[in-house]
Amino acid sequence: MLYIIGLGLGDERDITLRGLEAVKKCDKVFMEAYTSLLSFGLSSNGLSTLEELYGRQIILADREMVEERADYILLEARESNVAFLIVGDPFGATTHTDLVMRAKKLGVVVKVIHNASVMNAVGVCGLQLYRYGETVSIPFFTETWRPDSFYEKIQRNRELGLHTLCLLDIRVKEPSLESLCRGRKQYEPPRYMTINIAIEQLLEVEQKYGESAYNEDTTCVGFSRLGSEDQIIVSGSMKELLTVDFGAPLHCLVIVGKTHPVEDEMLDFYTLKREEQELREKECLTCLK
Ligand SMILES: C[S@@+](CC[C@H](N)C(=O)[O-])C[C@H]1O[C@@H](n2cnc3c(N)ncnc32)[C@H](O)[C@@H]1O
Repeated sequence: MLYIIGLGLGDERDITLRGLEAVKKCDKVFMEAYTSLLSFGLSSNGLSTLEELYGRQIILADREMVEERADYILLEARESNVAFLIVGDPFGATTHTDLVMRAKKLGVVVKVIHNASVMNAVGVCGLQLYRYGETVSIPFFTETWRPDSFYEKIQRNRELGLHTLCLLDIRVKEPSLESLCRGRKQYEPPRYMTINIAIEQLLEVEQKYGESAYNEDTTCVGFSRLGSEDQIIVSGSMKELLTVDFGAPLHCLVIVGKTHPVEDEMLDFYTLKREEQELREKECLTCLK
């Protein structure tokens, strides 16, 4: 049996009781480590906390393992109980449907245990989940690779008055170009896109197309470490959010569409106030001096 178990967003205690019961009866426990991370799990110590609570050793499954050697996990699951842990909800990322399909084709019984996902946790700011359009992913731009298919999707959402959830790039276990040339894989340190970088890239693409899908005065909401004790949620224009330090990963951003008065009322609790904003701008100017 293959148990696919969502861990939720905060820390190891966010697993559901059903999830924990399943983990405890599994012979092998894998944890997916490339589409998200638990806020506390930045260091390897984070994993030990999981292992302590779950009473099981955890095998980290990176992208290579899940995409290229999934059969190893699936063959184990044909013979015994195997858990595959995913931060958030198993279906909060597009990649895991593939694992389920492959398991079903091999005749492995799959049981999914759901949990909270970033896809629903953003509801905390008051924007109705029913009023969202297509979610977009913002990849890190490089000198030579600046994909911007998200622009058209945001434009479509905004024409319909819908909010857009922007998920921000995570780069873990990326082989460095230099090491690829030398033929011996060495990995770059992990990188997690911040809200500030995402906004800079969004504005660059708007400038390129000039179709006014949004601009620096467009209202957005920035979220960091949603679901953990030190989460930050701030609403303001793109220009204003550029001055906010959202701290450690993970970050995501919502571009606000047309709002209902009830949404405005709730959003107001998270809105940067004018005095706060003036103070931030002054601090920024002092830093520049
Ligand atoms: C593939 S998605 C989400 C996957 C996860 N399975 C889930 O259901 O939440 C990963 C992206 O969601 C956003 N994200 C995930 N967890 C977050 C959190 N706790 N706070 C803010 N953003 C988060 C980040 O932009 C991250 O790059």
